[in-house]
Amino acid sequence: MSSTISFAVLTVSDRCSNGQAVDKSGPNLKLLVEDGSLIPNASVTEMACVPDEVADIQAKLLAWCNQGINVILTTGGTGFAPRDVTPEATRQIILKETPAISMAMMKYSLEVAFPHAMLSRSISGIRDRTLIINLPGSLKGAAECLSSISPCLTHAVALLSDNSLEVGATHKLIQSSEPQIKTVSKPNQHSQSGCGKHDHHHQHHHHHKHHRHLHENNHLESKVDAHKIAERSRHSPYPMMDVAVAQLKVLSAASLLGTEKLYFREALGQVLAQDVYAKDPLPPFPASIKDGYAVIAADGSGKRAVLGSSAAGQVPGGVPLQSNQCVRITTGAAVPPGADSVVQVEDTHLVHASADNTEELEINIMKIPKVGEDIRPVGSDIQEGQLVLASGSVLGPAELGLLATVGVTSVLVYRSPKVAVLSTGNELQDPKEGEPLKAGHIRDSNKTTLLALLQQHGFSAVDMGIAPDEPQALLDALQKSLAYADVVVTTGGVSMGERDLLKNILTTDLNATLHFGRINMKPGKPTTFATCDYSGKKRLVFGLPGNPVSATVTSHLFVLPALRKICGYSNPMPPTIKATITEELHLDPRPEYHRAVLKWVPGEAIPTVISTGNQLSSRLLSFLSSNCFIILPSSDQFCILPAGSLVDVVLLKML
Ligand SMILES: Nc1nc2c(c(=O)[nH]1)N[C@H]1C(S)=C(S)[C@@H](COP(=O)(O)OP(=O)(O)OC[C@H]3O[C@@H](n4cnc5c(N)ncnc54)[C@H](O)[C@@H]3O)O[C@H]1N2
Ligand code: MOO
Ligand SMILES: [Mg+2]
Repeated sequence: MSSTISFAVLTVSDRCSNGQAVDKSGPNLKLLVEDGSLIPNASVTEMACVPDEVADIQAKLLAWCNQGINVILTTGGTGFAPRDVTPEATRQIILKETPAISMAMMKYSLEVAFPHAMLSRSISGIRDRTLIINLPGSLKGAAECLSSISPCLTHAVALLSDNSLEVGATHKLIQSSEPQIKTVSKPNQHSQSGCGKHDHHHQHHHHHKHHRHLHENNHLESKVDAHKIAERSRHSPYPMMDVAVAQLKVLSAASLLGTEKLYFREALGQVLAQDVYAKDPLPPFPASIKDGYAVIAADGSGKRAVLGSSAAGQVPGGVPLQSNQCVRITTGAAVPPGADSVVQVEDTHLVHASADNTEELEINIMKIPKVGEDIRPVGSDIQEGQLVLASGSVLGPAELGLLATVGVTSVLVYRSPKVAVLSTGNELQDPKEGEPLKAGHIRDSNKTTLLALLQQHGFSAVDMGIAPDEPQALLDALQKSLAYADVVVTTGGVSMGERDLLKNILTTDLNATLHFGRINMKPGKPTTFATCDYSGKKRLVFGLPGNPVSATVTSHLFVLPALRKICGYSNPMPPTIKATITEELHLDPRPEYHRAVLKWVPGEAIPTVISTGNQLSSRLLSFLSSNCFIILPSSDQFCILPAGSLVDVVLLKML
């Protein structure tokens, strides 16, 4: 167990190898392997990226086997696309198959990524003393598959190496260890936070219990009887809640899910869970701000002998500059020893050049140089040891650039929630090109809108399909969603109809706590929010109204803020500003979130907002080109708000 296990990571991808795409999975696997919590004492000694060509793949595999690498991980090329040939290439290299390793990965994948996981053709096997394992191409899939089989790897390598001492020790280890499913996390993270991709870990930590529980749950029979129509209540039992109160309830239920370590390029939009300090100063050497000449200021203006040059990327050395000498210098290059000022080339004349014009021999400085002019001293941008990013910072493009600057490529961030989106309704059919509508049906648009909205705001969500308005089927679909996701978003079935079953199923069958079931807003009145415990894990459920506009508006106002809060955003609400309306607007008894276009007319002090027209909750067209909601106050008398009135506006894109 003391010797290091050597890994090689082979990314198989046409696009990554020809530069059209950046390889994310390979670097993430390296991070995972070397993180130490999955596989102790492991290091990735070889990494490569090849196109989806059998010969290229095999050349690498063979070279690494001959080199005596313990474990080769491939990522990519395992699917159904015509160019996917990684398993075929691998099959000819391995001498023994290791089907149980492949099966363990598949078993896990089928649970968490059904039905897509059925399209994986990964294999694994042994050549000489090397274990070769095909992993999927996606960062997440590859990381999860590796995590799922990691508990056997140390022992497997010990057996392959025929090291009897280590075999004994690692055998004990394999017996006592639980599978850890995660993407990337810190070795001691579980004790701090409970989870970090680690609800997976959690899931498997209570492996047997979890499966028994799931099994029981799968046979959970709905107690909701949808046939007793006459028993339905004729008034909603749910108190009408103000939007602000409902938002507070959602935010207070949305709590952090722990942390995970990510490759920095994968962390856009995530919130840092650590402070980041600069290990070295920037610039690390006195650097020129201009293209010109490094001089001694005390020499004043006048002629200088040009000694040579200092270009970016070079380290100037040698004898310090003497009086009346100068060195040609480029922007960003190190100022040579002895020089204390830079004169830009525009402030100089050429006096002598070499006969072939390849060297400047003497120049005339036309402007009196000042000490320190056009020089960035060491550490003037960033000092050594300076805190560059504090825990809680949202990682945007500049933050990622700063991480690159200070050489921190693996960052601890708050874990993003897993989200499931489920449409409900007997009338819904999936949109398919050329497929006509069945009688009484409409196409499901909500799922597409919501998945896109979540994606646009940096959250990945899975499509859980369409559940019919039947108690058992709806319960089954909810359970499947709850088994996977931290946050479940459903649309439809939350109002007063005889087939609006969601609230009842949540409370009766799933023992959920309903925090609200009605909000004083238009659209979105029947919006429902519940929390429940599912297999020991806290789940958030948003039951959004079925009307497409209502579902989208309430996603902006409740779902996205909750997801941001879970991710560690200190300010998860969308920004609100003031604007004036250009035309009169009718007021509703409910406060209205009116879709509009915000424009800043040049010369105007504040922006104007223009309604997108007919605001019916079914009319998704009212969202087209909108970038904000006007918050219209409620009015019992159906008043009119005159043109030019000042209104509050919710911006739909985080600024
Ligand atoms: N008696 C009452 N009826 C209704 C009330 C009320 O207070 N009392 N509230 C109305 C309001 S407000 C809304 S909003 C809707 C909400 O309805 P549900 O959440 O129960 O949703 P459904 O009844 O399932 O569907 C409503 C509407 O939306 C269409 N829909 C549903 N899902 C989708 C989808 N995925 N893609 C596209 N369109 C979808 C569905 O066909 C209906 O037309 O209730 C009012 N009724
Ligand atoms: O509240 Mo509903 O969302 O008006 O249509
Ligand atoms: Mg309904």
